[in-house]
Amino acid sequence: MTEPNGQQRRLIESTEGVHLVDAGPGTGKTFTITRRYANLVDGGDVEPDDVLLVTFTNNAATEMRDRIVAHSDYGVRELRDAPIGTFHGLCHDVLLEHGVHAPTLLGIDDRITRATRLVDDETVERELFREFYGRFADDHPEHEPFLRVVEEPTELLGLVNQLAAKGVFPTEEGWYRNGERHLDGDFEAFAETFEAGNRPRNGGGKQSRIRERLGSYGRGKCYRADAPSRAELRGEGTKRVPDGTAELLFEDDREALKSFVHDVYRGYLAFALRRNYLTFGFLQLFAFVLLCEDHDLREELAFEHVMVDEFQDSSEIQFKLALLLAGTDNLCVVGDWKQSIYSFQYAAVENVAEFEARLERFAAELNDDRERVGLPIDGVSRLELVENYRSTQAIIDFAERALVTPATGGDEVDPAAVRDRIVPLESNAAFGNSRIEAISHEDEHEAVLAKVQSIVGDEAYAIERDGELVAPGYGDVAVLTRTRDYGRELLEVAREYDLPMAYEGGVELFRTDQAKLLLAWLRILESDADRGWAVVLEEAGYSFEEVRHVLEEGTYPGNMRAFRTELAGANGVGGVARRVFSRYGYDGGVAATVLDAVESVRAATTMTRGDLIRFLERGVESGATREVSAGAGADSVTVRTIHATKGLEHPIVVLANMNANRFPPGGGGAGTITFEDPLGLRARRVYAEDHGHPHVYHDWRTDALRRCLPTEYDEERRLLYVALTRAERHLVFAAGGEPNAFLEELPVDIGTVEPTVRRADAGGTEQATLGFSVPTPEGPVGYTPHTLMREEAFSGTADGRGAAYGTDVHEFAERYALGETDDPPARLEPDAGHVVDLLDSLGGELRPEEEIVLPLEVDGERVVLSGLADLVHVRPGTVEVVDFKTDTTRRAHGEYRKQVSVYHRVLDEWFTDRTVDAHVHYTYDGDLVPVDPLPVTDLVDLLREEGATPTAP
Ligand SMILES: Nc1ncnc2c1ncn2[C@@H]1O[C@H](COP(=O)(O)OP(=O)(O)OP(=O)(O)O)[C@@H](O)[C@H]1O
Repeated sequence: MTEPNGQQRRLIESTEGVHLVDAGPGTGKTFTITRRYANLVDGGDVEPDDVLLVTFTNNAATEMRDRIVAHSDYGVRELRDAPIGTFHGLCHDVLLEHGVHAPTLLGIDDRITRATRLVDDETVERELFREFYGRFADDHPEHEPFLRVVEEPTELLGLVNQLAAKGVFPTEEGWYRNGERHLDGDFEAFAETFEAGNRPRNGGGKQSRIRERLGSYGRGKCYRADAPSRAELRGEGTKRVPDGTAELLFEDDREALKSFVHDVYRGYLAFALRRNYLTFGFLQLFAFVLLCEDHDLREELAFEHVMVDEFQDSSEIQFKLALLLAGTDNLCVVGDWKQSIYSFQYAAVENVAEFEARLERFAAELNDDRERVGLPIDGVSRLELVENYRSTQAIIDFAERALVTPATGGDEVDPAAVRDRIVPLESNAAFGNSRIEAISHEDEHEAVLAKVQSIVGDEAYAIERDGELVAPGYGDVAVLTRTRDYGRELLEVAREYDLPMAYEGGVELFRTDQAKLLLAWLRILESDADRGWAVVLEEAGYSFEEVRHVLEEGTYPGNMRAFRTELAGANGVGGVARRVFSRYGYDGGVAATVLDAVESVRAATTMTRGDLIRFLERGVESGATREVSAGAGADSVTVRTIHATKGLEHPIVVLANMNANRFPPGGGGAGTITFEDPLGLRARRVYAEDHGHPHVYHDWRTDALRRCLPTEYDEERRLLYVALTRAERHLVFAAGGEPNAFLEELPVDIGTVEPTVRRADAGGTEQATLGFSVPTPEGPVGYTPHTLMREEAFSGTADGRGAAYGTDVHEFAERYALGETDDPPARLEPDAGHVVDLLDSLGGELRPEEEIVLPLEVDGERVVLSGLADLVHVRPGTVEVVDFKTDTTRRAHGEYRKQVSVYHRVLDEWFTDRTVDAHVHYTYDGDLVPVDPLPVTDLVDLLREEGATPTAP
């Protein structure tokens, strides 16, 4: 059994007081904190209910629980309800148990109940926010100047979540406790940074960094009339910008902006509660307010011991929640500032890096009107863990250099200041045979794969297995990348060569073929058909010219038209998606995830099919991601993003995509309304009527202010550090034609490699395939009546009027039959007029879009034909089925006969006491043509014929 080392043991045994463990990767932080928990509860005085143990993902929480069970006297069942979990889970429990009226503490008259759902999906939340914002904009004309400058509403959702994670909430009249102070920014802190940046450089010979950066002030920008000129701002004949510039830039009247953000934030909170849902951010918000305001409850809930793992991932409000929940002097947080890479999820690296200062500040803030936090703020003990159980010393030392390496040409790092904060690690690896190499080639994907192939089986890259050095296999190699798209591309190239590789982590779901084809078919069903047909035809192998021809002529292939009709009859959008995926043979994890995304967003919001199309389009634009994991085979290379690889380890790491503008990623501008320390809330654009006409101007102050703060690449360096410290033994960097600054600066020679990938022998390795299936109900094989028809018969039958036209006529017919409309639209003439004539002439009951199901047996196999009959007309002695066709010719009548025969057959069974007739109504000329139904045996024969492929039931 693994025994703790001396330092680990100290932490395990120091059960009283405030402890901060800021320790490096692979030093056994999680190992130690779980042993500490076991030690506490096994001692006899402390019960599991007295100890709060928090981490950040459900997986991590489960793993901690398992580790504790393995090393304590408690079993799985006894720990089942113990408070071991995530901040979100904890807040959820607190609110459900005690938080019914929590919203009233912010003056919102709504309740949190068991029926309040948790919306934890980003795409769903964004859609809900859009819905809210549309209404908000209509109801708040007083905010017009801001409504006009915000181009993308969901940027405000990001802002709301960011403020919530900081503990800034709107009350009825203003902001909760001292929240407004954050919005106003911190002039002192800004002035300090400003001063530092405004010192002339080179002993006074070179202008200050700020003056230099203000050189591009105003370039390509349009400011309001009162903006100072570049020369005024920078001062002339000087090496530093004039005194007073910091105040001039910082001070601004932001009351209207704050009021806008306040109303959006508060409006959205109320909207969410009214719609009976909460987000992760709002869970924490209400739990925090509840614990701040209800002193008895706080005391009742507080724990004797609070422990937090991965503390570098905590946000400001999570730190404060931990303080509010610590009922005694015992708090233990464990983390690594160097691995803080989740600022986009509001993690605050300062929580670890400046733990003592933050503890003091937060406790003072929370205690300003009464004592809420009783922890001793001056008795923090810092513990170190320096023994690294993962990597060789060469890898550890190399990774530390990453933390002081400039990320771009102009990036400045202060190595001494950074090194001061690094606790050096000692490797306890038994073998020290590390190779650290770099390659670069224009054909980067092939180069990476060729390199991987050369590594596999090569003794020079030996790894340790069961205490011995052995040549590596594919499963020992992980390719890590900064951006997602690279991983997907690499996987595609690997497939071409049958190289065993699996991608793990989030994919840009809406940019996958599955999502694109679904979007195309939805467009075909909706009005914007051409864009849909183009994708579908292209996918089917039509050339560009052919696609253009088909679109112009409206001569869509019969099988596609038939499929379209089938989709029109599908049950909801889930039904459409299932049929589309089934048609293209998509049964993997991606299809299942698209289906799930679409269904969950439909379930949560009030969406029409048109809204859903726009939702998918926005998904394509934004590159929203979802987890889709394809289990790696027993011996395949894994590809992951750096973010997804946190906490994991691999014998050999290939860090790919080390390219300029990829790592760090280029571009990516901030939103129109931003919040950041120390500037507070700022708008980048203003709407005003200057220079004689209304216009959206750039805000000169915000532009200038942003140039005064250095661009931060610290988190990019930490990402690099996380990537490198995943490697146990060997490290290979790979770049394309233009390596990034990191690779240029790090002490490793960039070699070349022949990008020739060998085709792997397929039998040699076990590669897992995507083992998912689209859920479909069990049952017999399903067909539509269209599968009985020959496609060729349809070409040219509609005289170029297109499938969309046909659908519209059908929809009109249905609505007219239901009495939902009276007027035939002019654009559907002459067809709609003929439909009206026919329907008006019928005296009985009209049943449009009647669902028809015909079970059959074909060669012993159960088969079902199902579809929608356009119209069933029921009278006392007779029943008539009518199918509308917009064809201008009768060429396809023989084919339609097959379809209508199916309907006839079913109705004949339903209405045994009446005569059943069948007709096709050619709406173009109003011709009602009788159909002589085929016998069932003919239908069975047709099904047996070649080419009839089943559709999803
Ligand atoms: N005292 C020890 N003796 C042997 N192995 C140990 C010891 N402490 C930790 N380990 C091993 O070191 C590895 C890393 O441990 P753990 O996952 O707890 O590290 P960590 O510090 O949380 O890492 P990271 O910060 O990278 O997530 C594990 O495989 C663990 O079993």
